[in-house]
Amino acid sequence: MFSAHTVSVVREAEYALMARVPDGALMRRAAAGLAAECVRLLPRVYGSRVVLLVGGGDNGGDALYAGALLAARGAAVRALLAGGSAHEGGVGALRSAGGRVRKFADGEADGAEMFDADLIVDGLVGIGGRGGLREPHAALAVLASNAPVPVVAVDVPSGVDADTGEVVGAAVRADATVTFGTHKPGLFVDPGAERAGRVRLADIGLGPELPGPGLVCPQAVDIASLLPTPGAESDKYRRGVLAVRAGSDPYRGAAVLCVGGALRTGVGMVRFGGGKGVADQVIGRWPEAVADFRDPQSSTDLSPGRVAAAVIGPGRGTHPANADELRALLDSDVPVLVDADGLTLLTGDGGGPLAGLLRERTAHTLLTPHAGELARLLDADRADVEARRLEHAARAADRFRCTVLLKGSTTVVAHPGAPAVANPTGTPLLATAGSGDVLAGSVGALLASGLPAREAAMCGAYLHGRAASLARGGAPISASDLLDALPLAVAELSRSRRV
Ligand SMILES: NC(=O)C1=CN([C@@H]2O[C@H](COP(=O)(O)OP(=O)(O)OC[C@H]3O[C@@H](n4cnc5c(N)ncnc54)[C@H](OP(=O)(O)O)[C@@H]3O)[C@@H](O)[C@H]2O)[C@@H](O)CC1
Ligand SMILES: Nc1ncnc2c1ncn2[C@@H]1O[C@H](COP(=O)(O)OP(=O)(O)O)[C@@H](O)[C@H]1O
Ligand SMILES: [K+]
Repeated sequence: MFSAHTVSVVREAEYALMARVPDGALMRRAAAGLAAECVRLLPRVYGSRVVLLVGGGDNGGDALYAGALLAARGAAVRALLAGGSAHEGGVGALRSAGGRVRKFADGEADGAEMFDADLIVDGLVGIGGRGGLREPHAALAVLASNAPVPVVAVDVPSGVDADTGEVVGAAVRADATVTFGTHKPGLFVDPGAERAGRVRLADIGLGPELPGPGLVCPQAVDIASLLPTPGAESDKYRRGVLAVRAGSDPYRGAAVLCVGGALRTGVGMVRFGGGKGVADQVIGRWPEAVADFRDPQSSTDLSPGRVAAAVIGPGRGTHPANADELRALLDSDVPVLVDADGLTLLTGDGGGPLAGLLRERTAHTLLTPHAGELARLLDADRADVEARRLEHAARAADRFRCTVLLKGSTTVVAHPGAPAVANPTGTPLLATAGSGDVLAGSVGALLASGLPAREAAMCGAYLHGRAASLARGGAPISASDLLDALPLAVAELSRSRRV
């Protein structure tokens, strides 16, 4: 599990550690870690051309000391200073090692050194960055990102907010980021994550000073250890029965995809409740599902079949009968996942009885909005939700006292009182109609097998993202392709289980 800490926490840990180590030791450790990554990225060090982009703070200092190490091994290193001043010790070390230093003039648009380089090192700003990049930093960031040359970012890509991943204006697009002491949340959450490239952690001895993380990014072994596996004594009821309240006459496919997502993730039984038209369609595709069709529009009865969890919302409709159905589920003591139309009903309720039921329930509850749905739920701006995903998911989790899985280019999970989760898997190919319905069924299956909402969300998002990558080897996929690939993703995880 990768852990990330916010800037203020990193600063506190840094002060505590600095009191115990000689002056300059942390920067030397950081520079050594950075130089090692540069060596990995260069075809060879001797004779290579390295350009350092250097801001006025310690981030620039790291770049300068790393440049000095590379220059000492025969690289031709040039530093472009973005401001009037730069880390004095770093400038001295680079010059002593044979490197060259010059100021990048305001308005200069050339950057020829960058286009001729073998590697660009972005030391413009790190965790001390505030707001959008000023000039000439912004111009340098654009030149570096456009140069056909690998870019390694120091600590965070300049222009990316280390805590949130927000990008305001220009930002460096790096091929790799070397981050120091601990990961920063903005490296795992888009739009920042997309700018960071491959992220490497350089150990500078900060670990013992750090409290628990503010955010985690689970890896395959972490998810594998959570994934429920049927034991010898399992039967279909012990594995879990999932009630699905998805689909309606105009949106029958949503029910088929949601039920399929559950079955292909692994569940004891799916009990589908809904009108005859949609139930026929579900049974036609999934004869193993059990359909209860009494009420054409909604099904409020969870009593038959020892239901362990319920999913409600995909393609279900927003009629008053659907609100009754949602109310009945929220009033029950089974874990409930609310998606799509269920979220619209919640928004329409405007913090009224449905929100009250949500807040009061003791069984696990999971909301799975995309950015638009979350914006409506919070009465916020969609662009703000996409810019600062963690903040908005956490706000919804606190407001409704439940777990929130925010879908999108980075899927994040928020749960009151627990570290946020950034899902590392997925591809933009997932942006296709119906893939959210598959996710709802898949996470529902994990809830029904007994995982708590946060863990079910974490596992389901991971599997869904892997399924997208495995489905057609990078070719475009449809939501139905995800159904075929989900078992492959489960099997892949089972193989990576710790022995
Ligand atoms: N944590 C650790 O344990 C360790 C941390 N280390 C390193 O220290 C780094 C933090 O260094 P830091 O505190 O000096 O801040 P840093 O990131 O260089 O930024 C400040 C400079 O940027 C400027 N600036 C700010 N915003 C700007 C903008 N929008 N546009 C343009 N400029 C802007 C700001 O100018 P000012 O606003 O003050 O005029 C000032 O000059 C950290 O990321 C890591 O690399 C390691 O050496 C060792 C261990
Ligand atoms: N750019 C993207 N990169 C990765 N995953 C994405 C991207 N866009 C959407 N997704 C994923 O695709 C799914 C879309 O779900 P949703 O928005 O509910 O669509 P639908 O309602 O059509 O099923 C979510 O799991 C989401 O995380
Ligand atoms: K940087």
